[in-house]
Amino acid sequence: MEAAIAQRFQYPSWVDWREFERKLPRGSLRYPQRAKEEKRFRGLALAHLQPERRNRSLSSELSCSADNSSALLEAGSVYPFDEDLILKRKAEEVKPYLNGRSMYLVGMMGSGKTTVGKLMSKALGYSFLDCDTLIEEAMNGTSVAEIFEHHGEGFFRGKETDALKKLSSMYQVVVSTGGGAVIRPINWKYMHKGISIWLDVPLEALAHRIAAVGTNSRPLLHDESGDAYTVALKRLSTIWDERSEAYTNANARVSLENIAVKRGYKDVSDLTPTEIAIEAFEQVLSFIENEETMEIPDGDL
Ligand SMILES: Nc1ncnc2c1ncn2[C@@H]1O[C@H](COP(=O)(O)OP(=O)(O)OP(=O)(O)O)[C@@H](O)[C@H]1O
Ligand SMILES: O=C(O)C1=C[C@@H](O)[C@@H](O)[C@H](O)C1
Repeated sequence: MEAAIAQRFQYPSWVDWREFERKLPRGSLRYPQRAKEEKRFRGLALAHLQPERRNRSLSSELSCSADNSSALLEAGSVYPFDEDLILKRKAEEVKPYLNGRSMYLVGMMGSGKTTVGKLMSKALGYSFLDCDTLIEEAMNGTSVAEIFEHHGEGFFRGKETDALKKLSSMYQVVVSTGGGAVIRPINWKYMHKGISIWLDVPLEALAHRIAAVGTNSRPLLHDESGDAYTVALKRLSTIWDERSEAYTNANARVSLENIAVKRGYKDVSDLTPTEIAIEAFEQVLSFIENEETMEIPDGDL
């Protein structure tokens, strides 16, 4: 007999209180004054899902807690998760607060900046640009590996800064930056024109991904000797020691380990790129929320 598995999820979310106002038992959830004015508040959404075999759906209860009070918001049936739809909804939630600002994905080689960045740009209706590709185009199609080989890393870093400078004047773009873009302070000046998001992936997972596709296009990891996973892990560890602090300059951090724990997954490799993109939008919302809190009201100036 198939065991019925109940799942509970907790996630911070924006709630538009007008949607639920009439359904709430009186006094069960009090909103801060600011939430009333803004017509939404940030609370902890608790979802309890129980499979229902009769109609192949999940019975659901969604409750919300904030400021030590909680309330059942909705109960009903839901049909299996549509990750793409959730991503689209998250993008729609974030977009009005971006005011057209671009997003810069930073992270180690193989962290998924291109894969996740493309999903985010599509969901937002933004363009997607890859910084390494822009450098290659500016060099008449010379590949990154060839630029390293013929001109050296210093020359490449100069071209990378030129590309980021150009990108910083653009709006509504999701940018996948090169893994080393974080090391030059001047690059942060350009990336801070938009919102930067660090994809924080454990080194072992990166080494697995890189070993699977090979290191030909990644000159800093390329080495003919030894088994690909071990070589990649060793090189990534050295690079990580030099750069880990620089990644913390990003406005938002997407930790794959944290998402996996939240979802109850054993391994970060169980996470899909869409789940990671959803979390990236969540973290951007948190950043924007803090940004708004930090703003000094006009009257105090
Ligand atoms: N969530 C994921 N799970 C498993 N594999 C992934 C995931 N995201 C990306 N990958 C795979 O990892 C490899 C690297 O991904 P991607 O090119 O998106 O990373 P990147 O950060 O842009 O890399 P680089 O900076 O080196 O160009 C690709 O083969 C991709 O298919
Ligand atoms: O991590 C790095 O330093 C690099 C990452 C790649 O995206 C390329 O920008 C280049 O191979 C250097």
